[in-house]
Amino acid sequence: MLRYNRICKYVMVANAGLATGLQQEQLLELSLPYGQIDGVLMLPGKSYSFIVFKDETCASKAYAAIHGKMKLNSTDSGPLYLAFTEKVPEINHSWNYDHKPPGLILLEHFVTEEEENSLLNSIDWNTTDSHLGQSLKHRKVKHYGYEFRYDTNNVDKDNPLSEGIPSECNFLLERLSARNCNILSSFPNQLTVNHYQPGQELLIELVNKYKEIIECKKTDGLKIKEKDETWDKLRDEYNSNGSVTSRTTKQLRQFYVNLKRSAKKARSDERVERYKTGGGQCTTKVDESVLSLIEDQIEPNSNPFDCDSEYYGIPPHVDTHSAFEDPILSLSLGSPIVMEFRHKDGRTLPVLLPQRSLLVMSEEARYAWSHSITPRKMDIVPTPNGSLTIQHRGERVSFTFRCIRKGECNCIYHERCDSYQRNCSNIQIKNDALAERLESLHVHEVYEEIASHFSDTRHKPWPNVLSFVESLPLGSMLVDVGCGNGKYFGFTRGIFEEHNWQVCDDFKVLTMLLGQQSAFTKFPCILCLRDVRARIDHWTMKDWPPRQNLEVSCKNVVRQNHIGCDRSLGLVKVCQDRGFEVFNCNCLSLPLRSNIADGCMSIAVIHHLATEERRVRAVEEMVRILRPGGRALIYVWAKDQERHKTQSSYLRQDRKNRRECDEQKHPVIQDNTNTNVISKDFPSLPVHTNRTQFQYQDLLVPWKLKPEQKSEVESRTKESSCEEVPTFYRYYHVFEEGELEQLCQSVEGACVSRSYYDQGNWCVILEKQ
Ligand SMILES: O=C(O)CCC(=O)C(=O)O
Ligand SMILES: [Fe+2]
Repeated sequence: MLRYNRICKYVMVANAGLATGLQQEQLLELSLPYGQIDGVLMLPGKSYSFIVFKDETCASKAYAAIHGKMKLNSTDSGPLYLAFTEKVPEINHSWNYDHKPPGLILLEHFVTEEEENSLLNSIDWNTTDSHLGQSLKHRKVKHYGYEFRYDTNNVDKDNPLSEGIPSECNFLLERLSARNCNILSSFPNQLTVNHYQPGQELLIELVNKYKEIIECKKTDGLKIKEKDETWDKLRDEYNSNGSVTSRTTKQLRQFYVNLKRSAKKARSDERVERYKTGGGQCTTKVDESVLSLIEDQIEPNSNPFDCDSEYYGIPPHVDTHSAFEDPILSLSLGSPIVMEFRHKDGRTLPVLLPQRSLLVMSEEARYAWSHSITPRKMDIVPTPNGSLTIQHRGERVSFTFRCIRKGECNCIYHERCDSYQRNCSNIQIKNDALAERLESLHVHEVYEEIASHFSDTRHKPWPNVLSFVESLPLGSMLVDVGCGNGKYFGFTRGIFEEHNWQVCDDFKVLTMLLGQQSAFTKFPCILCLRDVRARIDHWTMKDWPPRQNLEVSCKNVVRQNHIGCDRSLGLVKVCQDRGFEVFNCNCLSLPLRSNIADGCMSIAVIHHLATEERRVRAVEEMVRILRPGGRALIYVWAKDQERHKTQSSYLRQDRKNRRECDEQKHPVIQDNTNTNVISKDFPSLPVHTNRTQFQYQDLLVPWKLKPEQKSEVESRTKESSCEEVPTFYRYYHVFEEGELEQLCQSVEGACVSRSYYDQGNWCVILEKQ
């Protein structure tokens, strides 16, 4: 980039950027006193940044005041250095408040102050909703009429709540009509009240309660002990409030120290009148309340932005189309806020929601734009004279009024319409050829790509599967269809290895003599594995003639009583390297004789088949190879990942991930806009957000490949990685309750002897008749 001594409206800050910990707000605070600015630009990983002033006069004023003189923080070693530049890379954030998404209406002064108070008082926060758990950060939520469930992103339409919408809201229709906005045909039957509370407000409230002890100047042993105990008590009270993230005493104490510093800095800044643009508040309610606690103390200034994670927000989402009608209304009470609207094409528009205003999201704004509140301490807002200023955030309460939709949505905004997506994905894979193509692209090819990483992440056998394996009588022949890396090998009870017997024509005789098997007919050589009569197409061959000649030890026999197969060559190789008897085949056509297995298992396999007909065929194949009386265990992924209020380990893993990842970058409630087009061939298949409840039955589940060879421990936590890594999409059909059982019952010659739910899976044990 060329640098000029000539004054330009673009100014580069040479020694402060994202890489040095600079925050957008700091850059604005720094430059706003010198005139209007059109934007700031901060590039990832860079230690410099840019400010775009409205004109050269503002830019030169800023240059004169800041360059070589002003420090960002008093603790910084040196001042900031600026330079004029002729242009800057494209601005990724401008505060364009002139445009709104089509269909968005903002009615300012919608309620009076008295009405605001009466609405706020109408909410009883003592009763909470059942499904919220820990998921909402710095946000308390209460539902009326119907509960909106953040795990399914939908409402339970058959179970209205006992509490209807408070009567304090009754004025709504009349008021809309008075404002010439007759947009509602009936009174909404669902209300969500969001209480956004910055963590610091709660902390200040609690410190205030224990102020006499916490701020006591005495430092004798007794006082220190009393302070420590008080902080522990305060911690318990803080953590018992449902809307904040749990903190340790140490974290809270540090948080308070930071707050004190930032409040003092705000005060000292105010004294030197750094803010000259007007419009915004310099000292927040929070700063004032902290200052009142520590009025007599002076400490050095520090970075006021280092308690970021305490800010509230709501991740980008489109309110689920199938859950609610158009429009959606949101009444803003308390602190004003900036809400961001985003279109899939990249357009982003901030909308300032003033206190007591009503936001109406209709048509395109309701269906095609996501809305969010970015977690931050302050917003950049327009002033009446057209410039920008900073506005600190305080406590905010919003009332979102919605009408529950009956039936499916039939909007024209398909990209974000769950009804449309669901409908499409059902239609699409009814055809067998397409199903084959889908499995080939989004199952077979993916497993070949991820085989080694997949294998690294599969170690621990699931206890109930293991019980099945171990329950088979001594010497039973078990076939593992879709055996992956063979994690269930080595648990069957056989005595072949011990005696170096071979499973061949003498097998039957031996086992019968030893009383290990009951009397039933098998061919002398029970398997066709690597059968010399069909070397090439052995796994497509089904009708095997009885064997005439058996070549013992000529690879037409097995030495183990547990054999497996998998569609992935990569995984077969992993098993073979471990010495397991495994071959490559498709589960729709097993290269095995009929009636040869005492046990059969298929763990997490048939949910990769794209039509019901194909899933039935896979079960039929298993039944075919089982001997009469033989049993098969089948596991598939359940659509419902929570049963009897207990989350599956798949969902629970998310909490662990969240602790490991930067929570700011990973919103804590689910983004239901995730119906992105990932597959060119299957554009309408929705993409699942890992570690969340399933919303569709047919979907693509991302697999993030581990970055270059990591240790085993690291790779097992692959989905918690925050790095950019190649992602593959596996097709799944997740099963509804009863679906697997019904499917198995439709297979002739077998009956379901047990059906159960196990850690997010539906499971069936079948017995061949
Ligand atoms: O707080 C708001 O104004 C919006 C809340 C919201 O978008 C929601 O609950 O879906
Ligand atoms: Fe919303």
